[in-house]
Amino acid sequence: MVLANLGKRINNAINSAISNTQDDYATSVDIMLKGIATALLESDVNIALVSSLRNNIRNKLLDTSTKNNNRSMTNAQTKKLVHKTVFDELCNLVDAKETHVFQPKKKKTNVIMFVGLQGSGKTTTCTKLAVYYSKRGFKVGLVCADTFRAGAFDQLKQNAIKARIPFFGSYTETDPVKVAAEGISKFKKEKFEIIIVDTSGRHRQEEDLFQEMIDISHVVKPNQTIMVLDASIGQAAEQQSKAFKESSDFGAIILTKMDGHAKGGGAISAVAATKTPIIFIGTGEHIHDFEKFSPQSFISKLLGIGDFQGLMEQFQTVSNKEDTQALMENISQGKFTLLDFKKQMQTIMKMGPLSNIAQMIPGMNNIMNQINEEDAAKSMKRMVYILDSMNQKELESDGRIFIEEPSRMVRVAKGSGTSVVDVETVLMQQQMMARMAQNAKQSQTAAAAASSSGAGIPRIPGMPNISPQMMQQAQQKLKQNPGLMKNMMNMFGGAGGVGGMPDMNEMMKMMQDPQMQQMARQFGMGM
Ligand SMILES: Nc1nc2c(ncn2[C@@H]2O[C@H](COP(=O)(O)OP(=O)(O)OP(=O)(O)O)[C@@H](O)[C@H]2O)c(=O)[nH]1
Repeated sequence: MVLANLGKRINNAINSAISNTQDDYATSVDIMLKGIATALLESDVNIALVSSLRNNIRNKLLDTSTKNNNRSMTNAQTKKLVHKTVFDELCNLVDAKETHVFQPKKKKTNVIMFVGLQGSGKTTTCTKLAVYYSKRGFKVGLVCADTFRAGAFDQLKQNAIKARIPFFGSYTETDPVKVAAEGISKFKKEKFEIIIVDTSGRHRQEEDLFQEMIDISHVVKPNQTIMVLDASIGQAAEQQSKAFKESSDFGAIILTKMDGHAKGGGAISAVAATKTPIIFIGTGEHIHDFEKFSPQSFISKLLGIGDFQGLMEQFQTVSNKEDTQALMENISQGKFTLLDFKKQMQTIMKMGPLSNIAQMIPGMNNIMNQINEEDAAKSMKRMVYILDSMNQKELESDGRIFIEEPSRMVRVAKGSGTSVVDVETVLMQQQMMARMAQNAKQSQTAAAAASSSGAGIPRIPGMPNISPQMMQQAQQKLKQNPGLMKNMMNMFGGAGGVGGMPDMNEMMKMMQDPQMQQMARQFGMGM
């Protein structure tokens, strides 16, 4: 992602300063700060911001060290302090500290207007935001007030149809103010709760377009104006944002194209310059490549610490409520069908590239670097092709139907353009999950019989009861043995699998691994 390299360089600077035992503390801090500052400047972060961040970190670290003069800190304490101080200051850099961020209200009309430069990703992002709110139960409509760019309405229409969001626009009306007014009035009458208005992209120099934006704003009276900012525009971001702020006074920013490899520091500086919070980031062209922004999550991912909150948000956005309920229902009965397996695969694939998911899981980023993302994605797609070639009866079965009639495997292999071995592999994986579901049910029944107290993580119907101690032990095991996690990732197509399929040897080894077995037992899923 944008800034991924920055995260690596900051981490290197921190780690080498901590392990440096030759210089005194203040010198080590200065060397580290030089490394961090160079990395930030080379990523286009504004020089004044870098200088203030550098001073803040230095003052905090040296102050604490002076206070602790009598009791010298252990290496572990120093490490923790340096990490925390750098983390907090980086969060401050992307945190506009705006306490009031607009939240749409149910059963009311909430109008959101988008502004931004040409090609920044406004139209795409309007649809992403519409899907985000629609998934959360709002009645959302899209209005295309971009009559400037030929094809803008068609683009919004296509996106909206794909995402099943009602839309409004005109092929004949050339006045965007009129189109915006009509769209708002239509959706208001139909009791839409969120109306998102897309406007045409402009450059700072285009006075007419700026005036048009102000005119639209007077008519639609937005509850929130969002500026869409392309994360890769570099230093120009700051000046552009200031110009927009003067005319449209936007209250929030969405950063797009965070999946690219360009420097993103300019966009971060724009946040500081306009004192406006970033509310979401766009991480790809697909509708679901959209993440809620929080300074802590963003910096956690940047530094490879992981972001479980983001992972759950993402899962909630892409997963289908009914499918999840049906899956839970099946698991509670100790079942896991091929259809459940297919839906799980589809949900994971909708969550975006595996590297995006990996960024949210502590320690996974390093593991992903060792795995070929393309192979893993191909392997997952192949599994879905195999599942797509099964008929409804087969999908709703527990998989034994294929063992009773092996000719079915041949048919599925032909239909999906794969081999019988590939089909067998998918079936074995589903069987493994089905066994876990059965064991989960048994352990749940046993746990319910044994105790009804148990202060643990709240029970999800159908899932085993996991106590905080179990969770801690499992996390400890994963930390002590990162190979376990790598093995799990290899199941999704690491090197050596049959025709790019998951490596069965690897999977069998993993199932025989005593630590893995113990961990699975702790989760009530004995292998
Ligand atoms: N990689 C990537 N591409 C994106 C993202 N958001 C938008 N795009 C792409 O950026 C291009 C421009 O996006 P649009 O939504 O048309 O931009 P716009 O701001 O509406 O453009 P104008 O109407 O000309 O102002 C399209 O090819 C989008 O697919 C993102 O988060 N990541």
